Amino acid sequence: MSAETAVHLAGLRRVFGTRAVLDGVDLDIARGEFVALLGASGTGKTTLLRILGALDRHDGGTVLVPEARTIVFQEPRLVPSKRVLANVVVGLPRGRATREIGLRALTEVGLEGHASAWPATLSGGEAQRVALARALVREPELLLLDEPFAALDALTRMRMQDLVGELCRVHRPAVLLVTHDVEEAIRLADRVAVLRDGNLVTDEIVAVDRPRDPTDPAFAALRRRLLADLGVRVADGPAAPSASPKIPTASLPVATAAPTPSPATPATVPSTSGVI
Ligand SMILES: Nc1ncnc2c1ncn2[C@@H]1O[C@H](COP(=O)(O)OP(=O)(O)OP(=O)(O)O)[C@@H](O)[C@H]1O
Repeated sequence: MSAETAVHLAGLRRVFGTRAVLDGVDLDIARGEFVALLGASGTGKTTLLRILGALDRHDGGTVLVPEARTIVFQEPRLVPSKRVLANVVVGLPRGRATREIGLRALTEVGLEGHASAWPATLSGGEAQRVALARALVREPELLLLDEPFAALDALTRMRMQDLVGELCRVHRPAVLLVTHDVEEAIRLADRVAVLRDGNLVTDEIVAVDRPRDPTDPAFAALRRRLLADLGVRVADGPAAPSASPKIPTASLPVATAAPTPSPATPATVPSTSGVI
């Protein structure tokens, strides 16, 4: 593994009962690289992320990850009995230096005025920003993001995406973002991967100029290609920008006991529709 590699997975397997949810996944993430992982519901994205976060074991293969890693989940998971600043620095040594880095992290996420607020008084987006500050204050070499914007309204989600993109450019952790949102993946990631039937069927660099605009033909083409890899056929025509195009989990092939739709008859969505 080179010094530039933050994460190295080779032949990763995770079996639940008789089903190999992850069946030989190979994935390297370089230091400072942002990788988005897409996949239909139940394909094992969270399982992979949990293994990287040492929250789950693996049954085969090699997993090399840095010690310094933090996770942001879909819900903020704040301690209700601790004020915002105490939540950010929870588990760190007490003292003035810790307080200062906590306050700096709150400033970075735009919540400098909320240090002594209680979690219950925060909006969903604010609480998620506290969770982000808590993750970044530890200066992780690997930041694991498990659908961190999924519970937010469309506008807050886009603001959070911009914030995360900005903070990741400053802090330069390696990032694995698990998401159902194809546009979110393209907007943020250096590389996108698609998990299907236990393996990565796509793993490619996002060759779209920043700032990324859904009306850019390269953006639209990649979006269409990723949707096809996810089993969603997009009708011909120009792609329109949208706030929140998401994979319709119910209509996608899922690697479970349920019958898998034939690749010859995937779900079709109009490319002009924002939300798919
Ligand atoms: N501890 C467990 N025991 C048994 N099965 C599990 C366990 N954890 C996950 N699974 C199964 O593994 C499969 C993959 O789950 P996982 O949560 O990783 O999928 P996912 O791609 O993240 O799905 P979603 O997008 O819906 O969150 C699912 O079928 C799930 O039921």
